[in-house]
Parts: sequence; C-alpha cells; structure tokens
Amino acid sequence: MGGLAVTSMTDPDRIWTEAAGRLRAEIGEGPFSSYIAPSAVRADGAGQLILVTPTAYARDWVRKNALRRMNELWLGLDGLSRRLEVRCRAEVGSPAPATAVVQGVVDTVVAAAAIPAATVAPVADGARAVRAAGLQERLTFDSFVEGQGNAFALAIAKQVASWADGHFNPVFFCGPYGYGKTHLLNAIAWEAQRLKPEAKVVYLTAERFLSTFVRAMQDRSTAAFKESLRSADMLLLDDVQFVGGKASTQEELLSTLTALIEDGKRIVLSADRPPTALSEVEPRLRSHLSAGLTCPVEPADRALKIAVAQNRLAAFARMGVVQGEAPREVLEQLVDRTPGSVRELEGAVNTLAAAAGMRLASLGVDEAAGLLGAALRGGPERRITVDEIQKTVAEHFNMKQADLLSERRTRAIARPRQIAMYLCKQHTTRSYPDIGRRFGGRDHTTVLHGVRKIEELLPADDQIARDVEALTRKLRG
Ligand SMILES: Nc1ncnc2c1ncn2[C@@H]1O[C@H](COP(=O)(O)OP(=O)(O)OP(=O)(O)O)[C@@H](O)[C@H]1O
Repeated sequence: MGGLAVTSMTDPDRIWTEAAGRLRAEIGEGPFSSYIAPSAVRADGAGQLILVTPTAYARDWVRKNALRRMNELWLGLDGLSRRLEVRCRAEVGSPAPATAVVQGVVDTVVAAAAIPAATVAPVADGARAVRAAGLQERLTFDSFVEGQGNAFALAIAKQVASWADGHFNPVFFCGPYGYGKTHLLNAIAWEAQRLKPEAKVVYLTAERFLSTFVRAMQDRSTAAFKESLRSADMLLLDDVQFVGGKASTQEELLSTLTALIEDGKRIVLSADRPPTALSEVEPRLRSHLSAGLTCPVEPADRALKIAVAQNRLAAFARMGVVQGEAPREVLEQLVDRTPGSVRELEGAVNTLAAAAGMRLASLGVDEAAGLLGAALRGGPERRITVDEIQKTVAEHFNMKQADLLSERRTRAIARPRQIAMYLCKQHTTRSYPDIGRRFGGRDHTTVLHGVRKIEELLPADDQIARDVEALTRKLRG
C-alpha cells in the first residue's frame, strides 16, 4: 500500500479501497482481479454495508474464500465497527441501485409494496443513505465524462432532467453493458429532483419492478403499488430487458406507462438493446417503448476511457486515497491494457489507486504495471476475441471449433458452447446478438439463455466451475 496512514475511517469507499488493497496482497492477483476488483460496497436502506459482486458465482467464491478475512480487515479500519455482507448484483438490483424514490424519506412505493431492506442505497452516512434510497450519489452529471459515443445521450439526458416541454416521451437509452446507462438515469433523477423538489421522481430497475409487483400481488397490495407508480411525475426504469417473461407484469408495466404518458408524465428507460430488438417483450409494450426517442450510448473510445480514469483518480485524490495525478503514460497503459467496458476500467483504476496511494504522481510505467500485476491484461494485442475463446474452449473440451458453431445440440457440445458464450460475455464487449452471429448465426436469446444457464450452474456444479476457472486462466495468459 502506498503509505496510507489510516487509523479510524468511516467512509466506506475509503475503507473498501484500503481493505481491498490489503486483501489483494494476501489472496493474489488472479482471484483478486476476478472476484474482488469488480465488486463494490454499498449501503442498503437500513445502513447495512453490502459487498455487491457481479455474479452469483463471485458471491459464493467470496463467501467461501474471502469474506471472513475481508471482515477482519474491515473491522480493523472502520471507525464505526460495521460488518460486511455479500450479495450478487442480481439480488440487489443491477448494477447497484434497486429502487429509489428520490423524494421523501420513505415513499409510498417503499411503504406500500414493502420493498425489502435489500434495496441498495449509495454509500453514504445514515440519513443521507436512507433519503437517497437507492440512487448512487456518485452517479451525477458532474461525474459523467462526455465523449464521442455518449455526447448525444448526455445532451438528451440533460434535456429530460430539465423538465423541458415538448420533448420525446418515453426516452429510451440503449447500449452495451457497462458504458453508462445507469449512470445517466441516476444523473437525470438527481438533477430532475434538484430542479423540482416538489416533484415525485421514481427510479427502479425492471427486475425490482417485477419482484415488487409479484410481492404486491401476494400481499394483495397491488392497488397501492400501482398508485405509487402512477403518481410519479417522472419514472425511470433501468435494464428493461429483464422485464421479459411474465405476461401479467408486462401488462402491468404497459398500463402504468400508458397512464403516465397520457397524463403527460416523463418516462425514461434503459436496456442493453433498442426496444425493437427486445424480442421477449410483448409487441404492444415494445411499440410503446419505441414510441418516443431511442438514444444510443455507444462503447467508450480510448480518449473517453482515459478521461474517465483521470476523473476517477481525481475523485480518489479528493478523498485523500491518492496524492497527485497519474502520469499520462501510466494512464494510457492502464486503458490500453484494460479491454472491456468502463466498468472493468474502473476496477483497474481502483486497484491502481489502492496500490499506488501517495506515490501515484511519481509512478513509472513499469512500476505501475508491476503494481497492477495480473489486473492488467497482457497488452493491446492480448485483447481476448470471440475466436480465441472458441478455440480455447474447443481445445479444452477436445472438440473442434466448428462443433461450437454447428447446429448439433447434444449435451457434450451444447454445454461447452454455452460456456464459450458465457466467456464471450465476460471477456469481450460484444453484445448478445453479435455473439450469436459469431456462433453460427444464432439468435441473441439463445446466447442470453446460454449465459444465464452457466451463471446458474457455476455455484452448484464444481466441474463447470473448474472448467470456467481453467479457461479463464488460459485466456488471460
Ligand atoms: N462516460 C462516463 N463517465 C463516467 N463514468 C462512467 C461513464 N460511463 C460509464 N461510467 C461508469 O462505469 C460504470 C458502469 O456504468 P453503468 O453502470 O452506468 O453501465 P450500464 O450501461 O448501466 O451497465 P448495465 O447494462 O450493466 O446496467 C459506472 O460506475 C459508471 O459510473
């Protein structure tokens, strides 16, 4: 650690950076970069600190191998002696916030539909965390970096947040995982609420919409649930792709959206693809979703990634975690050797901050590479491709690459194919449709199914877990 003198801290972000840095030295780079670096600490509505892992598999790994030690480290640093629990993103709502009603302390949505304590709020101290009830404080327009791929989306987001009249409704942000859709929706909610404190701004993920609706049906409190949503002046629904499935919930969402639009209320949505490509969504709902403006959030280019890394390090400097600015070549190396989304990049920046600490400004490229170790992939030429994944998987399972692309559906071929699809989603930025095309022209729903199947099997099936670990090691070189 870069000489951080920490005796008693209370800011979870800082404690996390420090504790994770120490854990990294103990468990080694491989497990650290796979399971700890992509995780984040949040506080739920009751103030309980939760380590949110990207997948159920990572959660189980952390529980089994690192949680006890992490809590020991945490307790040694935390002035408030809190403990960490661990959950995966799917349990708390993806990627961090589950439901937020910006206005008021506990709004009717929370009260009526009994959204559980798992509702995730940003890390903040007690009262503020409850007030924010799910939005992340860090995700504002101020912290959003503008670049070529997101300038249009950002301009539209600001327009929506300003409550300007005469604009498209609904506004639908779409783009691949990890490039800022949730950030934009959070920023809109914060700004819209700031400009109109009396308005009711409701943010929730589609997953949370589903589970809350189902719970409300069981508790016979659907009327209160509907009312709480329909009284919103602005409704922001994140990750709409997860709304597919149950007809009754789609019907409910459709009628909520129709009622709000008819009343001139604002609707903002996000998904990993445009509404027209949401094939699991019922056609009538899909056409409502596409009726306004569809606004792409494109993958970040190099310049944007460098700016995001700079921005995040500046935030760490303000928190006192690092001192000074990282040299340009260090930043460039970090970005060039961290393929993947901005989310992955942030993981690498966190590692750098934790490892470099007060020495950030004087780091050389080689020293930075040494500190980051396995968190950096080998270099731009080491970027993992779909083709490479297919070849590695085929070799591992002693089959031909062509088998993975073929129509054959026997278990001996289908399972490795699903593993390969899962690895493509983990290690490349390809979208589901794109991966489908590269697997013999399959539909994106087949890829989605394959990826979910492996995510589901990983915690339960040791053999698959071993295969995935071995393949990940091979791919990372
Ligand atoms: N342009 C940007 N400026 C600053 N931070 C960004 C930017 N784009 C993405 N990020 C950061 O990257 C991380 C991932 O972004 P976000 O969660 O918004 O992605 P997403 O597109 O909603 O992904 P998902 O589809 O998984 O929900 C967040 O921590 C976010 O703050």
